[in-house]
Amino acid sequence: MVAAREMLTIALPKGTLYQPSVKLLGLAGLQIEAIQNPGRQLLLYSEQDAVRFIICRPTDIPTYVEYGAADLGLAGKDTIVEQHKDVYELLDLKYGGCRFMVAVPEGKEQALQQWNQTRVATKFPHIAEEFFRRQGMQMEIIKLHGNIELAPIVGLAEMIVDLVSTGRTLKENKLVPIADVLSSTTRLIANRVSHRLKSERINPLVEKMRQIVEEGILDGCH
Ligand SMILES: Nc1ncnc2c1ncn2[C@@H]1O[C@H](COP(=O)(O)OP(=O)(O)OP(=O)(O)O)[C@@H](O)[C@H]1O
Ligand SMILES: O=P(O)(O)OC[C@H]1O[C@H](OP(=O)(O)OP(=O)(O)O)[C@H](O)[C@@H]1O
Repeated sequence: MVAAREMLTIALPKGTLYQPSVKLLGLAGLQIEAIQNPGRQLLLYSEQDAVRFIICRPTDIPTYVEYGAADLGLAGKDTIVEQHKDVYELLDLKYGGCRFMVAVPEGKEQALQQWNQTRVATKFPHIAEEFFRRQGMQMEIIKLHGNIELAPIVGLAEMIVDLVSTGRTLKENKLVPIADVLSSTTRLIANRVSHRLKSERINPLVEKMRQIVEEGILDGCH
C-alpha cells in the first residue's frame, strides 16, 4: 500500500456533479471502479494510480482543498465564488452548467431597480450581495439552505437569487427570472502547496483533462 503522503487525494462532489466527474476521471486514465458504485463509503482508493478519492458535499469541496485535506477537487464555480477560498483554479471542465438568476413571482415582473430595499432569499448570500452592490441596490439578504423558491410564495422574501438549470423549478412554483447574476460550470481546483509539491503527479492529469474537455467528449453531461 502506498503511504498516504505519496497519494494524490481528489475530492469529488456527491450529487448532480458526481457522475460526470467520475466519467471525466475515467477518461483521464484513472481506475474508477471503486467510485462508480461507492455505496456509503466516503474514502475510496485506486491503489494502482496511487490516488484516493474522498466524497464530499459539493459546498465543502473548496474547504477540503484549501486546507490540503485534498490535493485536487471538482467544484461548481458558484461554490468557489461564494466562498472566497484560497484555492488555485486549474481548469474549466465545462459540465454542470447552470445560471444564477434573480426571480420574482409571476405577475410582478417589474424592473430590477424597482425592487430596491426588499428581501432576497438565497443559498448564496455573497454572490447575491455582490450582485446587488454592483447594481447600487441595498437589499436584505436572507440565507436559506435549500428549496429557495418557497420563500416568495409564503412571503419570507420578495425575490430569490437561485440556480436555474432547466427552469422547471421556477415554472412549477410560478416564478419568473428578471435578471442574470452569474454563469457557473464545474472547475478543477488545487491546493496551492500541493500544486507546487505534487506537480509531477498533477500536471499530466490536468493536461489529460484539458484534452478531454477540448475534444468535447463530456458534452451532454449536465
Ligand atoms: N440543476 C442543478 N441543480 C443543482 N446544482 C446544479 C445543477 N446544475 C448544475 N449544478 C451544479 O452542481 C452543484 C452542486 O449541486 P447539488 O444540487 O448536487 O448539491 P447541493 O445540494 O446544492 O450541495 P450541498 O449539499 O453541498 O448544499 C451546484 O453548486 C452547481 O454548481
Ligand atoms: O432549473 P431546474 O432544472 O429546475 O433546477 C434548479 C433547481 O435545482 C436546485 O435545487 P436542488 O435540487 O439542488 O435543491 P435545493 O433547493 O435543496 O438546493 C436549485 O436550487 C433549483 O431549485
